[in-house]
Amino acid sequence: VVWVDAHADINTPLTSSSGNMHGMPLSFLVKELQPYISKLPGFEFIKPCLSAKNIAYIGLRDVDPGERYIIEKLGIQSFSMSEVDRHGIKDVVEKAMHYLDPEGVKPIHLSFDIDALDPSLAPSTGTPVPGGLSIREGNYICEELAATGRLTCVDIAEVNPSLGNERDNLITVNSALSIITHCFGGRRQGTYPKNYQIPIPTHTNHVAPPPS
Ligand SMILES: NC(=[NH2+])NCCC[C@H](N)C(=O)O
Repeated sequence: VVWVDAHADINTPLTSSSGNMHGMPLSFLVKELQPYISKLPGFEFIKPCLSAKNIAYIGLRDVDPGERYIIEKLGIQSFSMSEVDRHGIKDVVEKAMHYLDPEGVKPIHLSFDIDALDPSLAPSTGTPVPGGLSIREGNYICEELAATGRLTCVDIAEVNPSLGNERDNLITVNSALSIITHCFGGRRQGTYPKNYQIPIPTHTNHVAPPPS
C-alpha cells in the first residue's frame, strides 16, 4: 500500500484528539494495532488485513504525536515532505517501491488523499495543509506506479466539492482527474491507442490546402 497523504490517518480512537474517523482508517486495518482498538459497534465488517511492513507513506506533513509514535514503534516506512524536499520525488518513489517489494512482483494499492497535494491545487478538501506536493510530483508518483503494470487498485480520498467556491471545486476536480489519468497510464510524453496508424489521404478525408 502506497499511502499518499498530508496526514498519517493512523490514529486509534484513543490517540485521536479530534475524534474524527477520517484520521483513523489505517489503525483499523493494521494487524499490529488491533490490541489498541476497541470493538466499534457497526464496524464489525472491518478486517485487519494490512501488515505495518506493507505500508509506505509519501507526503506527510501533519502527523499527530500518537501517530508519530505508532509509525516509529511499528517501523512504518514514511517519506514526509522533508524527504521529498531532501531527496526529490524520483528517489522517494524508488525507495518506497524498493522497500515494499524489492523483487517487484506484488500488486500495488495506491491510496491518494487529495490533500497530499498543495492546497493551491486542491482547495476543496476538509483538512488542507500548506507545503504539499506539486501536481508534477503527484503525477510522477502515479506514472511510476502505473508503469510497473502492477497498480491494481486506487482510491482517491477527500475531494469535497461542498467546500470552497466553484473555482476551488474546479481546481480540485481537475487535479484529481489528472492524478487518476496518470494512474490509468496517461503519460506526459503523450500516448496513442493500440494499432494507431498515420491517416493516409483518400478522396473522402482530403484536407484542402489553405487559401494562399
Ligand atoms: N483524512 C483526513 N483528512 N485526515 C485528517 C486527520 C487529521 C488529524 N490527524 C485527525 O486525526 O483528526
